[in-house]
Amino acid sequence: MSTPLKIARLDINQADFNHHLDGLLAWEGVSDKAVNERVEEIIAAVRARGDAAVVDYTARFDALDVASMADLTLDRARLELALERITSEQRQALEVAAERVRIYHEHQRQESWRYTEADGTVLGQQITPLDRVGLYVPGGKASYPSSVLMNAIPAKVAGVPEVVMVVPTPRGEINELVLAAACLAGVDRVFTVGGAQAVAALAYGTESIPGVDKIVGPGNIYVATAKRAVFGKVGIDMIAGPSEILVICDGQTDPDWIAMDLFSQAEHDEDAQSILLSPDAGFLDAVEASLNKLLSSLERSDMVRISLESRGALIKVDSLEQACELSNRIAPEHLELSVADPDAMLAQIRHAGAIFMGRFTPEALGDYCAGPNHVLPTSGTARFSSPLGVYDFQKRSSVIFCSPEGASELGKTASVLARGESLTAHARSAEYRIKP
Ligand SMILES: NC(=O)c1ccc[n+]([C@@H]2O[C@H](COP(=O)([O-])OP(=O)(O)OC[C@H]3O[C@@H](n4cnc5c(N)ncnc54)[C@H](O)[C@@H]3O)[C@@H](O)[C@H]2O)c1
Ligand SMILES: N[C@H](CO)Cc1c[nH]c[nH+]1
Ligand SMILES: [Zn+2]
Repeated sequence: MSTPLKIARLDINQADFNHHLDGLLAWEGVSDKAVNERVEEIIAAVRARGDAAVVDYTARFDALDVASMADLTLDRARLELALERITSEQRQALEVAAERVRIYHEHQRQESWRYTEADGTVLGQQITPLDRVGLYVPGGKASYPSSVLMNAIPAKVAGVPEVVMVVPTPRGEINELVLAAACLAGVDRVFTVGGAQAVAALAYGTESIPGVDKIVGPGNIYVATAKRAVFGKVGIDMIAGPSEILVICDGQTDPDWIAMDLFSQAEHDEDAQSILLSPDAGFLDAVEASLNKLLSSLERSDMVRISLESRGALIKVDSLEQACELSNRIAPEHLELSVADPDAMLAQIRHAGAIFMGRFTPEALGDYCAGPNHVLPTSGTARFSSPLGVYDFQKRSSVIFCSPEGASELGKTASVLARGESLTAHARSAEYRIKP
């Protein structure tokens, strides 16, 4: 019998509830002086020495000694080989997931538009894809093929002509599933390099690694710090925090199901956050019993325990309405509405990365194959940001075409406003087009 799990049991009416909640929500983020300095040094070296620096750092940090970047480059033929090497069951699952993700994201594609005014002036917006995107895929245990699909497919749906991927392969250990996912997602080239040196290479380009316009994908503190440092030179998606799940349950779902849903995010990270809200105290007891019953059956039970004991909580609320209010305050990455009528609750939810509706929609299905993206805003940022999507790989340009009549009329307005700003050239440029 293992030690009982010490997960926080809270009641929204207890005097020190807010204090406890703040403790659960606090996450330090990624910032460390020593790491910043090292990352700056790595970026400078890659800018100065290109491929040679990347090769050197790969030998040092990934224990992979090679003669040149050519040995760290995989072309489409190698990705196709990976697809042949995985089992047919894995291939089929990846294909199903990729297709569903593609179909969902096709709904997000923005189209150019324009309208014509009575005098013939045309106004519009032109949508164009980014030219080249770089996808960072972490090495080691957090090297998720599903994340390759979630990052690369929206870029391809947006029409990005070239998607390159970097993934470290410590000691030369290649994850065939990751390469197979890259193949299906349409990744054009893979470089088996990682860390700050890979981010720097993508941002500034080297002899072998092409500079990109945007870098997406998660990674450790070196990767996150490097992404922050190169932002501005290139775009980045976000600096993702640890995974989070918040479940609102009316007390009528099988407690084992809810326990496993909470575990499912806790098993990502020691800092992951798993919270259950219910108006039914007896149900919270039952879920706590399920957590204790099922914990030892998990491969990563030690990590799950740390995560649940530091950032997990079972919270008694007075009503489902109050649960929605509290959830909005937390703005979770993933929100499960495990209730009889989730549609009736949906309008009350204002802040959440993804909303999983009803008892039969566990968050795990969204992680892999439901279709929506699993790259979601964390740490309360769902208050102002959205899931990764096709729109992250498209740009908008305004289009303005003035007819002679339109220019004449607009010129009068612009002239007045420009003179009010003491910008004479602006005013005269507009006035030249005014019909005498
Ligand atoms: N939020 C998400 O959705 C999500 C998903 C997957 C992974 N992750 C995160 O990705 C991370 C994966 O981390 P990882 O380390 O396994 O892989 P990683 O690819 O992020 O980092 C490996 C690289 O780190 C660099 N590095 C390691 N030690 C270094 C040192 N001392 N100095 C300079 N560089 C060094 C090396 O270049 C190495 O190639 C985890 O933190 C995980 O939480 C997040
Ligand atoms: N839940 C993670 C994002 O928060 C994504 C993931 C990948 N594999 C399994 N889950
Ligand atoms: Zn997950």
